[in-house]
Amino acid sequence: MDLVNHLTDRLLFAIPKKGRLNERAVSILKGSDIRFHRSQRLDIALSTNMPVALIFLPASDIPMFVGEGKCDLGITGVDEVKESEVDVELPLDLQFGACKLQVQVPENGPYTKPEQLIGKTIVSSFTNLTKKYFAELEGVPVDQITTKIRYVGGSVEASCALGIADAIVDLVESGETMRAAGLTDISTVLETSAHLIESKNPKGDRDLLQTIKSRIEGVMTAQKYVSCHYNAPTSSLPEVLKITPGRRAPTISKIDDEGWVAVSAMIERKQKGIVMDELKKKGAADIMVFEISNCRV
Ligand SMILES: Nc1ncnc2c1ncn2[C@@H]1O[C@H](COP(=O)(O)OP(=O)(O)OP(=O)(O)O)[C@@H](O)[C@H]1O
Ligand SMILES: O=P(O)(O)OC[C@H]1O[C@H](OP(=O)(O)OP(=O)(O)O)[C@H](O)[C@@H]1O
Repeated sequence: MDLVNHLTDRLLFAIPKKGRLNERAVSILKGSDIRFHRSQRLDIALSTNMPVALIFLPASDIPMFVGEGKCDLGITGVDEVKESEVDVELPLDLQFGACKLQVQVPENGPYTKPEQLIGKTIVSSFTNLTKKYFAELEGVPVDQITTKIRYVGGSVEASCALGIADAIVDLVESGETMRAAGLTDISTVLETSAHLIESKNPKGDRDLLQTIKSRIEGVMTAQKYVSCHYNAPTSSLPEVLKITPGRRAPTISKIDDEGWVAVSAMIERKQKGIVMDELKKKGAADIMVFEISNCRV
């Protein structure tokens, strides 16, 4: 199939082709029922059930493609968006890929505060963000900083040991990489997580764009909430409804048992244990919690 000629009437959606964000981004597509088959070695996949083309790109290139309107939507980290200095919409936090961009120094070295690094050499893959950070620290415009910022594309944590940096600015999640390299963090430049990003001048169909955003929002909600069902004495309704107010409102149904009603409501997944305990204490019975496989909100 001539892929390029099949792109014209499709909404172009940029997806991280590898690395930390790839798997979760692909699972969001699956949850949104955007079906596709990606042939080996090809970085473009046409959706088989929607007029969408998925363009698999390095996470760091996605802001540029979306910022220039070459792709309508993308999934990437806020760190990549800020580093690229592009103007895009960030309609949805996808709640994964959370980490911090931090200033890191040798553990037993002389530096304990970022101010001590002014005029020194800093290595990072995020040179724009690092320059901005030190410009603020030095109180001068970016092009007048005395701190030397050098670019390294990967394994940044080795830079201090190799003698090319006094400190690094790199991503930290668990901190394992940092500690293994004998480094410690002294400051946070940015907190980041993966977001859905959107062109300010999308070329694709606006209704389709809205549908995709709403499907992804539904996937996020389905991940955040579970569905809780229980029976409660009518007399305890005011109390149990305080525990399960629902996203909008709980559903209350009559049941064939005098003085009892059935209640169902969405509750936050992370609260489900506490909610069930509290409901039981207030006299609720037959409490059940179900997964929500998908929803529209
Ligand atoms: N340890 C981490 N924990 C959570 N999210 C991370 C982590 N490392 C990176 N990310 C997020 O994933 C994005 C892509 O990082 P990743 O290291 O996967 O890049 P990549 O596309 O594989 O490119 P590279 O070849 O430069 O490693 C980062 O910009 C950040 O938003
Ligand atoms: O705090 P941690 O949980 O250890 O994660 C941090 C590491 O994760 C990222 O690198 P990645 O492993 O993706 O490889 P890279 O160095 O090639 O980018 C980042 O650049 C750090 O090195």
